[in-house]
Amino acid sequence: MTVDTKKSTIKEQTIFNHKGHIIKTEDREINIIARVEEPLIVVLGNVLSSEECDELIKLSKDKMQRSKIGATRDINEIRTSSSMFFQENENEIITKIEKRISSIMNIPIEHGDGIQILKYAPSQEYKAHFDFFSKISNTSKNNRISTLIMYLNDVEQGGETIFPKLNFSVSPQKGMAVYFEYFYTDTNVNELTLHGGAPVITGEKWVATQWMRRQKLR
Ligand SMILES: O=C(O)CCC(=O)C(=O)O
Ligand SMILES: [Fe+2]
Repeated sequence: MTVDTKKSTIKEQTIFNHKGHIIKTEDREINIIARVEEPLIVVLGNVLSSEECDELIKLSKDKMQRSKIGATRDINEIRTSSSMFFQENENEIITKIEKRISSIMNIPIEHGDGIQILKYAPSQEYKAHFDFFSKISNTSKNNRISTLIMYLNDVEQGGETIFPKLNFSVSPQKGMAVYFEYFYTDTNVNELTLHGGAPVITGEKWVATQWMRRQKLR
């Protein structure tokens, strides 16, 4: 008798629908550098120009506050960085970048929480977490389904985005990004997207994060 120990080989449908090496958006060609298939994690190059990265940092610099997480919005040791949100269409550059993000993520921008800017100083980190909300939380009714983390500067040392369950890490490089999604029917696959920002050792780390929800928010 033969026993089929092979796990199901049927891959689940993904939101990200781009094939090949390049994503052609309205105003920029994005490079697909590397991918993990399930859960889908894609490393992207040429997402933002150097000037756009500098401009995002400049526009957010004076608005950064110690990051708050969770329903109680308490200051929490899980995330020690500072942060701020841009409103949708807040200014010309945000509108332009939001259009590009929407084509990369293959979801209308109305599904997005506003772009969030995070700044980490040396020793600051974002401990391993999920970007989706737990089932018991009210926010999970319109839960997050995908994330794009864009790196706004080169970090001298440390600050990798780490996926501990996959033994996978992404080095922050100015203008590049990492995309991942957690909209799978198999919750075990979603849970493999556990990730965090490793402590910055030297220099600063600036990122812009776009989270998308299952339904429109606006
Ligand atoms: O800073 C990083 O590399 C991770 C950021 C992150 O996990 C998030 O913004 O949800
Ligand atoms: Fe995250």
